Amino acid sequence: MIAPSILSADFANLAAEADAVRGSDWLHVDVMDAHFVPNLTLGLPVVQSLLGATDIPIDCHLMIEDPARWAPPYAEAGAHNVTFHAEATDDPTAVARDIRAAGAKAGLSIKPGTALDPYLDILSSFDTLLVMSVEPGFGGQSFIPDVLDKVRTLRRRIDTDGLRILVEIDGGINADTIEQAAEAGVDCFVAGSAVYGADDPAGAVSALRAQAARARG
Ligand SMILES: O=C(CO)[C@H](O)[C@H](O)COP(=O)(O)O
Repeated sequence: MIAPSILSADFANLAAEADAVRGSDWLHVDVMDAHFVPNLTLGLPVVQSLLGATDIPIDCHLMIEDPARWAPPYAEAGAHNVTFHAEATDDPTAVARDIRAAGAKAGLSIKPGTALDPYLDILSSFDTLLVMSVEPGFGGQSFIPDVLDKVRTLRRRIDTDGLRILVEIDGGINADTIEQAAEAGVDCFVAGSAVYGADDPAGAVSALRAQAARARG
């Protein structure tokens, strides 16, 4: 699965930018609050407008403080996935429960320096586990290959226990990096600059998906 990140799109033309990646599995929307991360992007009103402007399922990535308070409204609005950060809450299972109760899939994200181990025994609380492969905050950064050890561990645990969780990766995914991520066991690839920086964004999505599928075998 490929999820283009609108962080690299033209914010003045978001409906057209969503249309430019038709055929994508999800549309990844980075919500940043200038507190949890040092950048500020968009919030619920923009997500509500986007939901009315595209049929692509919206994959909300909340890089914000206090997800217990702010995450459920994104689910109520109709987002397909609402992902929040493990580092932003002491009770990730409660946040996930509230997101699911509000009608969306629940995702947990971890920064590159955050250990996976504390979350391995609560994986069934989530529908996606998003492994950040850059420090969250900005698009166009270089992929951090060390995070693939966490992806391999996740993949093993999910397959061994028969869990229904998607492994998502976000940051620095492009034609040079997607194969190693796919080989490690990623299911869903977020790509911002590699898609919206291409002359043909929809074509870039198809090419990345084909490359990942070949690598997964
Ligand atoms: O969450 C993000 C940054 O915090 C973005 O989704 C991510 O960086 C995508 O951009 P690119 O593919 O250009 O790295």
